[in-house]
Amino acid sequence: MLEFENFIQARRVGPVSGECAAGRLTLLIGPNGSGKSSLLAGAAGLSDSDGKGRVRLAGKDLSGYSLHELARHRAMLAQQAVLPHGLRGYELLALAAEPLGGVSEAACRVMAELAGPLGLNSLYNRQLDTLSGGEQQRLLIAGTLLQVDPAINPDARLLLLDEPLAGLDWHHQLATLRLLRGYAQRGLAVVASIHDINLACQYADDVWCLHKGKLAAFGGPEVITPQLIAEVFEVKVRVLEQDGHRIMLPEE
Ligand SMILES: Nc1ncnc2c1ncn2[C@@H]1O[C@H](COP(=O)(O)OP(=O)(O)OP(=O)(O)O)[C@@H](O)[C@H]1O
Repeated sequence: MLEFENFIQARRVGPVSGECAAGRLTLLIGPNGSGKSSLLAGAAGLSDSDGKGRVRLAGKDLSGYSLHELARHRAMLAQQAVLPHGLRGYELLALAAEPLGGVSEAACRVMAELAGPLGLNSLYNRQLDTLSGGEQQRLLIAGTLLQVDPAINPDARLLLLDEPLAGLDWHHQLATLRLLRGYAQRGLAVVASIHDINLACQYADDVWCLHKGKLAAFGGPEVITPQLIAEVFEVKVRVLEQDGHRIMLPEE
């Protein structure tokens, strides 16, 4: 669904080649500065590849999509999303629904479905600038999911999120990962960057581990090994096994 072919941005990332498949949750891991945001920006069509690199979505080069088409085919949550000033929570979601024809009955149903897991009901009437960081993030996640919800957007193909768990408490981190998995199961290619290695092991269908701009490893969660963590993150871990789950525990 989302294909990178020798994607390069000088001194940031690449060359990277690989495919993030439809129906799968791909989690990007890697140290600070390893290129995760740069890769996501390229996937969103927000930055071009240098040289002969290409990014294709549903078989078509991203440069061949108009801005309007891109807005319907993919949504992206940026790492440091800027909140429009002076709005209330429900107005942010109404803005997100605008390219899909506004706040239709179907859009309201999607918002109602997201409200439980993301804890939105108490946030709708609040001014955005009075919300805590995590509360703002939950609304921004909801707005991003709304844009590519298959119930209101049949053109949706790709959901991109740069550190969606940043600032979220544990309950909402898990709720967000379950939602992302659900959107993947509904046919989207879902790609998100994440810093929690254990959550990546637990929730990813596929993992891409970036190191100094290159793919150090990719595949199922089993590619995350103590050796990889030592090489890429310079952290020594030991592995605990519990009920079929692997937990990486940093050693003192
Ligand atoms: N606008 C820019 N101009 C020049 N270099 C940049 C720019 N943005 C990012 N970089 C550099 O590109 C590299 C990759 O940055 P990127 O933001 O993609 O990393 P990241 O893996 O998302 O990091 P983090 O986990 O800290 O968010 C870093 O070395 C960074 O300093």
